[in-house]
Amino acid sequence: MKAEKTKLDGCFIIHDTVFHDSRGYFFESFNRQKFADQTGWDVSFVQDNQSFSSKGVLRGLHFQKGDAAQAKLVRALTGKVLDVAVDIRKDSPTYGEHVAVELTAENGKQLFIPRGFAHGFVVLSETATFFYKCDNYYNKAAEGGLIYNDADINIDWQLSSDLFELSEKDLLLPTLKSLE
Ligand SMILES: Cc1cn([C@H]2C[C@H](O)[C@@H](COP(=O)(O)OP(=O)(O)O[C@H]3O[C@@H](C)C(=O)[C@@H](O)[C@H]3O)O2)c(=O)[nH]c1=O
Repeated sequence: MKAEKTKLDGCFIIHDTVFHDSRGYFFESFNRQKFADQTGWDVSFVQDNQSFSSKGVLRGLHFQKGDAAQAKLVRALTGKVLDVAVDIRKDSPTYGEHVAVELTAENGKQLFIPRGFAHGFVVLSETATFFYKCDNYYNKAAEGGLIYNDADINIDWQLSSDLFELSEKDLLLPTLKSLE
């Protein structure tokens, strides 16, 4: 694997080393030791999640508050998504900035999002299966979020907004400014 730095400290694009042969392929989708060596993060994942969505479905921007915060390692198992991580670490020089990465089954890229970030994605293909590891358990009481079209964050979701489909909960999320 190779960890590629992003402009946001601690947030990495992960490229797996894939072994192809006549049978197909093999790769390590996560190796704690190699991950720690490359990123400096010794992450102990405790929960895996999978979701399936159609084109235009936008899930986010989500985080869990306080001690319930989650680091995530995310990938698309099928289809294509635009994945977005927003730095909401108050003491960070890149507070309020985001990275957006296309994750597809073909490019195999994963995005590592440390605690202290809001996360979301939109599906750009007809359907997509999204898979991610979390280093802290789901805690409904600690759920937090930001509205996907926050003008200050200014995310280009690469899709016409009339195609977006969001949960009722996500349509009611606040702006980053209103949380300050
Ligand atoms: C996230 C989550 C949801 N659920 C339940 C609650 C609810 O009934 C149903 C759907 O939940 P949601 O609408 O919150 O699912 P979703 O909008 O897909 O939420 C996810 O979005 C992406 C962007 C993330 O980063 C994740 O951390 C998570 O917040 O699944 C769990 O049981 N465990 C979990 O870990």
